[in-house]
Amino acid sequence: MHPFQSKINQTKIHFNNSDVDLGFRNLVDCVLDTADQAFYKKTINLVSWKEQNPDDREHFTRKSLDLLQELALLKPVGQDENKPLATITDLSKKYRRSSFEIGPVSLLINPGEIWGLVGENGNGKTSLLRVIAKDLSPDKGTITFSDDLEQLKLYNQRSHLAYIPQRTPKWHGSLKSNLKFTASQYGIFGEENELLVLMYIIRFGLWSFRNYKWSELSSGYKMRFELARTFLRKPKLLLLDEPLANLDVLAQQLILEDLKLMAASLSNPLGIILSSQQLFEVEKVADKVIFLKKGSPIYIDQTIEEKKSNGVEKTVLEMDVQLSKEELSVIIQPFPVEQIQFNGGIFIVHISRRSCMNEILQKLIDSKVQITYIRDISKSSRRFFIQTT
Ligand SMILES: Nc1ncnc2c1ncn2[C@@H]1O[C@H](COP(=O)(O)OP(=O)(O)OP(=O)(O)O)[C@@H](O)[C@H]1O
Repeated sequence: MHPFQSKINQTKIHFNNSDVDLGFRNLVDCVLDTADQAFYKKTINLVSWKEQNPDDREHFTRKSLDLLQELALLKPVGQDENKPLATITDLSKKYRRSSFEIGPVSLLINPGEIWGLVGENGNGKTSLLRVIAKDLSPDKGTITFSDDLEQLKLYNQRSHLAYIPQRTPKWHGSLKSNLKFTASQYGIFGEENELLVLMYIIRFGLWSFRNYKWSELSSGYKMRFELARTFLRKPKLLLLDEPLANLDVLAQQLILEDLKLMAASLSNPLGIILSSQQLFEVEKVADKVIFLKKGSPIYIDQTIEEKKSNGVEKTVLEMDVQLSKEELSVIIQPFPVEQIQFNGGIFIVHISRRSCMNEILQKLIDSKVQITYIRDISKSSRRFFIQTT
């Protein structure tokens, strides 16, 4: 089945399972994939209708499914190419003033791929993103982009290489007028400008805020605005520095889910590297993770880790249980425990046997231990954040 067709089918499933919100976000992605202004208008009319009839979910679902039906009749859209977007080889940078050095870093970034960049404060995440964004020049190493990007002049390359820093500057005027200005800077004028801007306003959940000013938006919506502004540039490689900072857990999950969906766009598949302290959330969406320690990378490829998992000899568990260290060690004493660490209010238990989370959990339940939280971090970059004793 063509990927466009399967995306439409997937969207239908969301609507039929009453997940109207996710269904609608997928529907907007399908419409953006078509780049068809007639469909942009239909989507905008649908959202205006919803604004007038906020409680009529059933009718909204029916109208959305009708629109999907129309999309299904279009010639399938999408690119078959799956060439790497960027090849980064042995990239390194040393700050003269502080002698802090990052690298050497080597990455192969494919379209549709999300890389999580994690590490403790001051370990080089921002610096690495800035070097990849060509905001800082490297001392050694190369970054080669796919042929179509390489042929562009530096200015145009930068427009496809989008970097959203941790602190974004204040803007004046309304959210919508700023987006219209950005679109015009990239050569989109007239009716297309209005329609495309409204489509991204819809896509990033900004419809009710379209006339708001910078000072009237919360941090989460400011980030959504930055994403809408960036996506208008049709980025090939999107670099995000701590996009989840200042967001509540729900907003973090929504943004990550949106990034995952947008990365897999059929008309403009892109690569994303995002730095974050939110390991758990990032690892759920990232295909690959780079952990930076004093500027040096440790790579974690989730797919390879998955395949390798049969060979993992150790289980590392993070748990919050109502026990002292001594009590815990007595209960899990039948297992080959290597070490129990007390780390920031929770226990980290190292067991020299693989995949024994379920057995340990059962043992804790049998011993009537009150468990607040337990997680297998054997394959997570979380294990690198543990203080070594
Ligand atoms: N312009 C600069 N000149 C000299 N040293 C710098 C410069 N910018 C950053 N550094 C140093 O490089 C190191 C890495 O900083 P960087 O901001 O890249 O880390 P980070 O992992 O993004 O940190 P955080 O999570 O706190 O944002 C720090 O020790 C910092 O002091």
